[in-house]
Amino acid sequence: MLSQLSASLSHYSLSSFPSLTALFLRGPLLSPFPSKPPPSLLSSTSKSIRKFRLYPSNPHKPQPRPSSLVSNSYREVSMDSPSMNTDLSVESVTDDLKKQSLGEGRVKLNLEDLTWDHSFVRELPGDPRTDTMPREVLHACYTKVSPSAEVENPQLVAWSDSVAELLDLDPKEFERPDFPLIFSGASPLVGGMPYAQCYGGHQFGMWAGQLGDGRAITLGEILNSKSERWELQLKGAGKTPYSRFADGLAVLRSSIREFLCSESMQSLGIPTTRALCLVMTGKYVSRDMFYDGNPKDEPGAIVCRVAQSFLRFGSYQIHASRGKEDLDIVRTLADYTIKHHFPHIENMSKSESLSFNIGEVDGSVVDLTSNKYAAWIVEVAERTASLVARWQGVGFTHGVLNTDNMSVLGLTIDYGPFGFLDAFDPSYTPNTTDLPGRRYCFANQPDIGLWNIAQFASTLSAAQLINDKETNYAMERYGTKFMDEYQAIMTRKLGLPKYNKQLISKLLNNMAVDKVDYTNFFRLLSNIKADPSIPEDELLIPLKAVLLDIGKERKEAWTSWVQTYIQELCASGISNEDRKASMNSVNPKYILRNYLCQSAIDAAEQGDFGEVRRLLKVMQRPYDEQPGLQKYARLPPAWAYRPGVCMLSCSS
Ligand SMILES: Nc1ncnc2c1ncn2[C@@H]1O[C@H](COP(=O)(O)OP(=O)(O)OP(=O)(O)O)[C@@H](O)[C@H]1O
Ligand SMILES: [Mg+2]
Repeated sequence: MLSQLSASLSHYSLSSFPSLTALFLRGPLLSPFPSKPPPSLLSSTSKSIRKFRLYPSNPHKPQPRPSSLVSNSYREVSMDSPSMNTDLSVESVTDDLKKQSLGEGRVKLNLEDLTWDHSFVRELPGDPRTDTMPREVLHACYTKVSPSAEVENPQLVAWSDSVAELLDLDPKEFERPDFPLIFSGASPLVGGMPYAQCYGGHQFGMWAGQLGDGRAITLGEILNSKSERWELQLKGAGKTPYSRFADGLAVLRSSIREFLCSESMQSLGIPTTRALCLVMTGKYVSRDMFYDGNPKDEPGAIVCRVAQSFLRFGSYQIHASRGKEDLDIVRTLADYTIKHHFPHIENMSKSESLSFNIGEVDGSVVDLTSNKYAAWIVEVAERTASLVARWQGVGFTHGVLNTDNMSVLGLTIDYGPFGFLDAFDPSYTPNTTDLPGRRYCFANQPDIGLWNIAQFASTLSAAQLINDKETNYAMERYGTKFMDEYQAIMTRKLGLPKYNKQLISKLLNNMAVDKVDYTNFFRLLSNIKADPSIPEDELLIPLKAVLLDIGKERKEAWTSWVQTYIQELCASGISNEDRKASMNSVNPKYILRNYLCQSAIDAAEQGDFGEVRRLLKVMQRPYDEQPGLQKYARLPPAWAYRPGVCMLSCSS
């Protein structure tokens, strides 16, 4: 099968994003890379086009009459219908979480007794200089630098017991008087060997050159008792050679958002970097949040992030962009990544663990067992697709999907101006910097994931690690995996026995027209009974809290949808109780709405950290009813629409 996805990539880049048009049409001219991107990535639009058309086309346009609306304004999902993946991995992730939280046989160590490893520093080329003068760092993956943020009586704002458990850290350590000093970087952590990583990236579709950890400093890797490797990183810990014109610091506002959201995502079952703790430095940092020339002093803060690795697509791109001399570094870094983070691929010939080792693209066979780099990029593509499908499922919009914010492990990374959908709006972007183009809006995330994979593939291709056929195959696997998972997620959200494109399309269209709250709608939907005898005027009662202020015509549209939905449920034969339990296990009751974050930030800025800690507890159980905490499931109040609450810039 020809790579229709790569054809579609060039198609939507031509139609959707002017900046991408430039990049693709003049690829070799604009390309940061020494060799041409693989021809497949530049292929013409003559091949059949597929695109992730999942949402109503333009809910902002004046809507036609409801009857025509349903049939006309919904764009068809034009991908082939994939086989249904009934073993939805969202469930398996939450099962894993439950097992972890039992905490059986837990090892509890002091900070001084953690087992450190420094494989990144040991195995990869480093910068001979250790000063923080802003500069191009060539032929190196990192620079050894120490945290340098100023502190004055730093305070522990919040912490995560479950991350401590990952590290085998005794939670009593959070109570140590010197804990805030250590995790603000003011006192060294025994065993650490700090460094900042060099990476580059495409920002808003254009190659931005060297970026790197401008304010994040890795302390090293901890090996836990299960032989897992966890990297610890302080974000906001001071300047590095990658800080460019900025201060290397982070403010309390953005740090609370990052801390709470990473832990919320984990509890939602979505792969993410984690957060061990959040410390307020006691110093102020100046930020011009609205770029209006009125900078404000905000409390400084540092989050200790934890992930198996913080490698990004841009970590490889930067070396490919520097020409022949550094192409070897792409290979060395890829070898390092596969060895430590994809060991099943390293041992591929010996194991049966790859389920996708033989594939077909453009009518010819791709054998992934013969090239570990091809097997690797296919897995990265699939992990990314699965990640984006899960974002779409809970209404998460990342906000800045540049290639420097794409984790090679398929984790959500960099919680900047993110936002969860309140009212359903496919064109929602939480990022003021992304207006009016809305490149990174909710509906574009699946396409952007593919675009980013194409850039990553282009890097591996430039280093001659993969060929065109393997590139095409990786991109095709992205598409198939995304659609498989997205369809499975939506099917579970509606409690259906199998995917029903028309029913889901009509629902999303109705939700966009009436600006229905995405989270609360799906939670309430599980109260609908599979009973065809319910009188027509009672059908919408379970949904009345989310179908606000809708007129007679819209009521009719919704009634008609609910009738069809009930017919589907009746045919499924699943009991109402079982369906409700299953739906509630994938439709969260509690999500980290921007206004909830803002309330916690406002209190914390006044010195009260209680709300941050309460919010963390609520968001750690998003699928549970949590009686007495209903207020955290409320729709946003009017004040939530003021600038800076639901719309944020990258400035943090
Ligand atoms: N205050 C700052 N000081 C120095 N560098 C910064 C600062 N804010 C952002 N940067 C750098 O600008 C680039 C893009 O920033 P972006 O907002 O994506 O990242 P970030 O939020 O700082 O970090 P991460 O991606 O690690 O979560 C990165 O190289 C980042 O390190
Ligand atoms: Mg970033």
